[in-house]
Amino acid sequence: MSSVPSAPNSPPPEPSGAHGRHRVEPVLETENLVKVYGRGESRFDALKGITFQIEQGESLAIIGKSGSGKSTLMHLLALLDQPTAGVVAMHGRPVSQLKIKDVSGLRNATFGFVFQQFFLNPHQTVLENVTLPLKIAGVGRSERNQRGMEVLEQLEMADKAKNKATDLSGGQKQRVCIARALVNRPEVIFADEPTGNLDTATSEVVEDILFGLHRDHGITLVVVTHDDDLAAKCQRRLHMQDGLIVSEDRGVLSGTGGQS
Ligand SMILES: Nc1ncnc2c1ncn2[C@@H]1O[C@H](COP(=O)(O)OP(=O)(O)OP(=O)(O)O)[C@@H](O)[C@H]1O
Repeated sequence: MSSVPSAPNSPPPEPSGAHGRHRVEPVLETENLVKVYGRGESRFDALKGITFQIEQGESLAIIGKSGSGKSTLMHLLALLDQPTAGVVAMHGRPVSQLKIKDVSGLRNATFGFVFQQFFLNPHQTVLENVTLPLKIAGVGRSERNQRGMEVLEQLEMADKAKNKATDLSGGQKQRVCIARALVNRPEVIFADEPTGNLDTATSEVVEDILFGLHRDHGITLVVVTHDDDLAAKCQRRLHMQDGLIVSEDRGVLSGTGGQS
């Protein structure tokens, strides 16, 4: 875990943290973001006008009851889906100005994803799963494998590189997902219930890895979670209700993961 590369395109994190004395540049921001699913009688307004910023290098939890719109918001921020109205901007540039091909390239180069359900390909080895983002980016096989092995070593999973991805424990699978999220040296990691399928002890290991990457390498961490303990370790919490951000609070509330 000592040599995880920091994001190549981003400046080092501010020493005072994302909410310290200095104003930190937003990596992502939204303006009046609206998402409507369906139409007519089945119309559902999942996001009703969300305006906020994610600062470079911060750790942010998006919390709220089931159905409040957390995952919808994360999918729009991560450029996995398009809003019905409103703006998502990255480094100040509205994403809607980009071509679809460029959006997927940007997503692959800038973001890493860690999901509760792992989404590992059962027919591929651990190393093949980890290096998929590099394959998508057109990186050649030998560099792919070298970088894949580097991140697996950092996550103490190198000895499992040739295993099928299914032949692992839950915690090991999530470490493979984190390795896959890291292999492109992302600026932002989006984690949707990253510990939802894990027991308490394994959850702590995974949280330590995620917050270590955030703290030591300046990676911006955006976590969607129902887990109050995990949310408390983030520097900022956005509370969602019925498609709106109804409040936010700042400061690490417990644990050793983030910076207060
Ligand atoms: N593809 C879809 N079509 C129709 N409605 C959808 C779709 N995706 C989500 N919704 C609805 O939008 C609302 C917000 O869903 P979302 O998944 O963002 O909530 P959430 O806060 O992440 O919930 P959970 O904590 O249960 O994952 C829910 O009422 C959901 O049923």
